[in-house]
Amino acid sequence: MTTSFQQFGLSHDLLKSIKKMGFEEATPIQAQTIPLGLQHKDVIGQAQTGTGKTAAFGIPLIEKVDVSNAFIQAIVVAPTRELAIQVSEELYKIGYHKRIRVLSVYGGQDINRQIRALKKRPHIIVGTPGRLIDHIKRKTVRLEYVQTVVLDEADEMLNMGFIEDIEEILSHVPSSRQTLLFSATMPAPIKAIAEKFMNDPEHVKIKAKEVTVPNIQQYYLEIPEKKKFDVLTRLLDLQSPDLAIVFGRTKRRVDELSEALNLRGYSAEGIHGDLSQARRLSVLKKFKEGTIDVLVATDVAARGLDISGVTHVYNFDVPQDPESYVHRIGRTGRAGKNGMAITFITPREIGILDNIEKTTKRKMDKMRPPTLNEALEGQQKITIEKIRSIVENENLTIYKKAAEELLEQYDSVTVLAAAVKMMTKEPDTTPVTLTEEPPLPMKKEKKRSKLKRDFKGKENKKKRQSARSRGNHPISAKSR
Ligand SMILES: Nc1ncnc2c1ncn2[C@@H]1O[C@H](COP(=O)(O)OP(=O)(O)OP(=O)(O)O)[C@@H](O)[C@H]1O
Ligand SMILES: [Mg+2]
Repeated sequence: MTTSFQQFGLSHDLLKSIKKMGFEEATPIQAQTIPLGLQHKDVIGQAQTGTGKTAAFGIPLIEKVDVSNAFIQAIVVAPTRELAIQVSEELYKIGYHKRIRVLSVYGGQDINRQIRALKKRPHIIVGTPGRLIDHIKRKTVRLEYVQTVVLDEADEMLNMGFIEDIEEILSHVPSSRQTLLFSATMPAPIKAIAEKFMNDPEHVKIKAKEVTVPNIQQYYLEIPEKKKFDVLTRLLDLQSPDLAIVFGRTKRRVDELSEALNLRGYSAEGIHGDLSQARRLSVLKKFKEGTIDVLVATDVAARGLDISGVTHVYNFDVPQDPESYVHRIGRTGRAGKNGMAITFITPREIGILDNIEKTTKRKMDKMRPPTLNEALEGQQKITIEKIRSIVENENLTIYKKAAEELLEQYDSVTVLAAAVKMMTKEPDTTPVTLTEEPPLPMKKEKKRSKLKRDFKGKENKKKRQSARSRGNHPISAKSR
């Protein structure tokens, strides 16, 4: 059964924007939560990655905004800066014909610039928790007319590291507010926390056999740590992804991996929480435009980012918890497209694999590492495709004389083989060294939250709470 957007009784302006965005029918999570959102109900919405949760909260949010009212009427909180920007862009598109003013506020951007933008009286603010609190304290953001609060990636936001921030933000919003929580994952303990500050929430969970979308092929490769990098490059050669994301365990890992990939002739750049915000944004922009083919990232890029054209996700280091796995691989296979996810597992990490599969309710297929020859064949295939396309589409007249001359001296197969060789990226075995990053021990729920606090603390609360967030867990605080 399909649901058209007309069925929700939305205003003409919204329908016009939705049409312009190319949405023809509502996705299942949209079909179920838009009516609830419009009725001012609290909702916990859980649906697989890439299935349109942003518009599921964005559409009712924008429908309800009164444009003639110059107060902030809704806030959306997101765990990372890039996600806050992306969500605000999607809301801007949905609100385009209604002339909704949306502003994103996040750490790493000049606060005075944000204060100036706030003076233009946005209707909706999208922000990261730390920066939102900064603005609340400075009274540059006032929340007394807010009707709706959205926590995107709610489970991440309600993880121990963020909960105090979220509580603080909510304490400035009228208690008559509507609270909307969305994520692809919602572990039970976190859901319990969530319910405490919601008002009789409706739980909308899209019935699906698996937590991950079926259109992502999922593989794992069991290999020793030291062989991982060679196998990664062989896979890149064999599979020649349009755009690929390689997830690494730590910031140092990401730096070393992107450097090593460049050394072997791939165009890769890294993104993690220690880079300047300008740099983070420029790397992401280059990746979206296809100027670089491989984005190497920590979990800072695991949640919510919607980059079309990502065909492959490689978990160079196995994710620490099943939720992180779900979100990382969900960067591909979005909006019905196909994708492939490959997870590297060292022999001592096999237990983590079982744990992931238990949560996703799906077995990964075992993949054999490709040989050098297979990698070369993969690259040759690309060359042959290029040649085919040139033969069929381009005018070669001015090259024919040279070809004829060559053919007087050598046989055609040899000449062509030389041309194919020249155009083919051969597997490169330039030695590279990566510092070993031992996996963190498997953690129980509580400890895990604590670790995340340090990680996120570093990402978002660096200045405000550095003393507190550094003390707890040296491994993750230092290295992610
Ligand atoms: N009804 C629709 N029809 C077609 N495309 C849609 C529709 N709704 C959303 N999309 C597109 O699908 C893509 C994924 O949407 P979105 O980022 O909201 O997914 P998500 O469910 O929030 O995923 P994640 O769990 O990774 O955050 C976006 O490019 C979005 O524009
Ligand atoms: Mg999302």
